[in-house]
Amino acid sequence: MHFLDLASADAARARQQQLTKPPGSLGKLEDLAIWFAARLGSGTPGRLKPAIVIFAADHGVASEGVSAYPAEVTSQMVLNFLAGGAAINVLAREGQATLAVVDVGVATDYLQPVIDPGATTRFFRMPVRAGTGNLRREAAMSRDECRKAWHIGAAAARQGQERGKNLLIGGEMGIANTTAAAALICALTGADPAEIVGLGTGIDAVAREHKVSVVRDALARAREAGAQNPMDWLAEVGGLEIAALAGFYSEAAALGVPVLLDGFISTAAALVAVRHDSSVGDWLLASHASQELGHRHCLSELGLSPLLDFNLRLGEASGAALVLPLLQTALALHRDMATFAEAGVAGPAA
Ligand SMILES: Cc1cc2ncn([C@H]3O[C@H](COP(=O)(O)O)[C@@H](O)[C@H]3O)c2cc1C
Ligand SMILES: O=C(O)c1cccnc1
Repeated sequence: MHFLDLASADAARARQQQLTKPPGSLGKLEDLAIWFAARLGSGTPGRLKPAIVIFAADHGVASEGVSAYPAEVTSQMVLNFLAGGAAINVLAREGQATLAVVDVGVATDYLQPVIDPGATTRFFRMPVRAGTGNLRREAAMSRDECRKAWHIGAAAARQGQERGKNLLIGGEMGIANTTAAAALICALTGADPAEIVGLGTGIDAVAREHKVSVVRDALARAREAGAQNPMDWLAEVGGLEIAALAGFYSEAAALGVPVLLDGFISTAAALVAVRHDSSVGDWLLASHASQELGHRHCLSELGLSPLLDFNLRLGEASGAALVLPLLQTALALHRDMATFAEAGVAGPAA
């Protein structure tokens, strides 16, 4: 486990007091500079080098009619990521982040060649199984499959660090994964499904009632099956991409690399990682508050406050990528502004 560098945080806090502005006038931008100083081990951190890794997998529970879209959209969107046409491709480019996609369990065949020679998105195909089981009726996956997915995520975090990345962003693609994420949040926080289950890709109120009962049934079944600790719940009602994300976040924290969270599903995965090992929480930054009903509850259970509230409800790491320019700006202000002494500007009146 990695400790925060509190001396660097103190140096950054002191520098903020010296920059040519009333102390505190840059608000959360100041807090961000200090947050990164403690985690990047420098009083004046350089530019962030972000890597985005999207984990993709299918969900057996899609057969319950819990999503507004058919399960084939998972593999179709993977092809879209590789062709460069998804929201995250545009946002990653704007945020100057690298993008990789890892198939940890996509169930339907890819109907086109999967590698576009001109594409900048890297693709890793390592399915643990062809989608999860229907978590309403059976364990989503075995403990062994869950561990495999977790380790794939952990390996991705290690690769990010080896490539010199100093901010890791996990994204996901998996039709019906808001159902699994909601079930996990309920299991780990004791919240009622009616307060957590949301509209996902845009189901109507009737379908949402059904989704709530699917989650209730899943929780009762898993409890009956003996689920107790976070790993049990992850295998029983989670997803392969959610397990990979939880492993990705855990390993990032173990390596001392900060993590920027995305939306509802990624935050549910972070909750699993933190309940598994509470030290992971120190490395997490929340990008935004999703429109998905239970997201704020999950963030508050993690003690995190979101930077933006833009009514996003997409996933794919889109909300995280969106705040990258803001984070780079916070660090640039911290590095490049003149101090009172340098600029010959008088400090506050005594
Ligand atoms: C075209 C399309 C692109 C997406 N990109 C992310 N998601 C998001 O929606 C899915 C979760 O919502 P639900 O639980 O309602 O299925 C996930 O794949 C998530 O990443 C998408 C969904 C669609 C349809
Ligand atoms: O907040 C998210 O990540 C989200 C919400 C709805 C659907 N897909 C993702």
